[in-house]
Amino acid sequence: MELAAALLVTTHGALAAAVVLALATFLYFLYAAWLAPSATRRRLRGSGFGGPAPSFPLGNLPEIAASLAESNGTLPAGAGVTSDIHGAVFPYFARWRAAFDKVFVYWLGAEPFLYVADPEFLKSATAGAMGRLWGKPDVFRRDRMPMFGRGLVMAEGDDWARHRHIIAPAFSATNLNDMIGVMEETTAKMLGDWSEAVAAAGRSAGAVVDVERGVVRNAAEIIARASFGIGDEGGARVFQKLQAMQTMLFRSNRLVGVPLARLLHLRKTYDAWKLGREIDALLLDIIDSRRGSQHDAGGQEKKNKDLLSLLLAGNDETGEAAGKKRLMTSRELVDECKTFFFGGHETTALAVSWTLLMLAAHPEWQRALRDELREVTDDGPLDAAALGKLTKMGWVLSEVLRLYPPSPNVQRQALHDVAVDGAGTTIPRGTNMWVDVVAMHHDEALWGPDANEFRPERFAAGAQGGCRHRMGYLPFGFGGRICVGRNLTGMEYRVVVAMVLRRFQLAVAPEYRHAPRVMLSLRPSDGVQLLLTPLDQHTK
Ligand code: HEM
Repeated sequence: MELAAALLVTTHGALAAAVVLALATFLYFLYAAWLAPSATRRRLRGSGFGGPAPSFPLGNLPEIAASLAESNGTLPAGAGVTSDIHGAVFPYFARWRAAFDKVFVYWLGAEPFLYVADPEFLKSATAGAMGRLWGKPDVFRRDRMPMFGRGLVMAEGDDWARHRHIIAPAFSATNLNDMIGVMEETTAKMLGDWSEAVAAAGRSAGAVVDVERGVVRNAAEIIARASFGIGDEGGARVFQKLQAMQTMLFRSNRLVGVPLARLLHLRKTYDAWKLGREIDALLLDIIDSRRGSQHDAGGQEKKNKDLLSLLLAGNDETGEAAGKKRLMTSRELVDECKTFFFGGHETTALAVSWTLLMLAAHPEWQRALRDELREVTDDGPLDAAALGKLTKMGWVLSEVLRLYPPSPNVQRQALHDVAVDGAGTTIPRGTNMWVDVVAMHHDEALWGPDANEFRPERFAAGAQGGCRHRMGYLPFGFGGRICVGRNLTGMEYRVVVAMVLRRFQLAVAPEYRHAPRVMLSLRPSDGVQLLLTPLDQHTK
């Protein structure tokens, strides 16, 4: 009897707890998904920002999904390899711009995003000391936690400053020069695979190869070796798991910004978390064993060439900086290794892939780069001095990053209310900003009537390519948070493109479908199929 009564009380207690929990969840959802965003929307409208009407809790996500489904990312039939791509990659922005111009508000779930494609507005809101009023959006920090952890891309405030201070010197020219050998070695492997594919096709006219696949694999290997070394078993396993994580996160289709939407993807969230723990444990092992072996038997610092060793050296408790700044913990170093991998390989691989496509479509530039390469290197080694003299190749890189920016947007979140100079308006604290880099890079008002044409020579006049506003060209972001790895990209790009150009003649294959698409980065939807002809079968 007593047992039954106790059970009844327990059951009632559990039921009451469940009802309270359900009610609390409902109230939270009501607040986060309707009340708070509706109040923010009123404030934004009061500040003069218009935009498409959202319907909470999804905001403008349904319209975005419908617009993408309708356009299917495909450029008009017969357009060939046109670089007039903004309407295809961001069809919803193209539509809203027609109605609301270059600054407006749209909603990802319950998160307000201030769309900006006006460099003057961007300057007024972020330039100089105002940069400190902005951080990285919380909504993406949560969403991308398995990739970047609290590494530099997502760090804030003092933590960010400390990490950047330690990390930036590791990317100095001298350190990067030591990585050329690794780049040559892995790229030679990729070219060997392509040569085999051509030989297997058995045709003197060459063979069709999806170059993007090899270029991405190559870049992943380069960044893994350059970041933490993958010569030993531990490194190779981290590399495999990082690649698995990349695939997993790509496949998941999350309702960004919708409160509690993660509950709909519990399995994926758990799998990513579990894989993340495995990666962290392996990296921690590598870091701990490196910490113990930074010096050789004679007490001299070992000549390790990867970024992790450089960070450990810069972080060395016996170093001169000790005591002046707080050092990086092993946990923080783990996040930085992951950040380099996820932030550094696909972006660079895309720059190379889009370049090979552009060179295939513009044989005159292929010839110009090959001539420059021969003049500068005399078919000799690709050392740092020679790479630095590849001026035209630098223009081509800049033009490709303009037309096909691998990071198609840059984001910020207002940490305080931001009074915008000149615009006479205030951006409320918590508002996210979405800078549409693709739109600015293709804007005729900034670049002239040939904005959508591939004309690398526009960069002959300077690093801004003749853009009419200095904040109109942002392939690596802006302000204090500008990409820390851009010099590494510049070097890797030159090595890989030079080696490809020495080995193959490139032409666009008939099966290539030009359908650039944004999946975090700006990617070709179905690879980059090129016709590769070995150069010894061609007039060099
Ligand atoms: C074509 C190649 C690349 C592109 C287009 C690119 C683009 C970007 C962009 C747009 C940002 C954000 C800047 C901002 O918020 O203003 C960024 C930040 C960053 N990138 Fe890159 N990146 C490239 C290569 C690399 C490489 C090779 C690495 C490292 C190995 C790297 C590491 C980072 C890191 C750590 C940050 C965060 C910097 C900070 O917040 O202080 N990136 N990159």
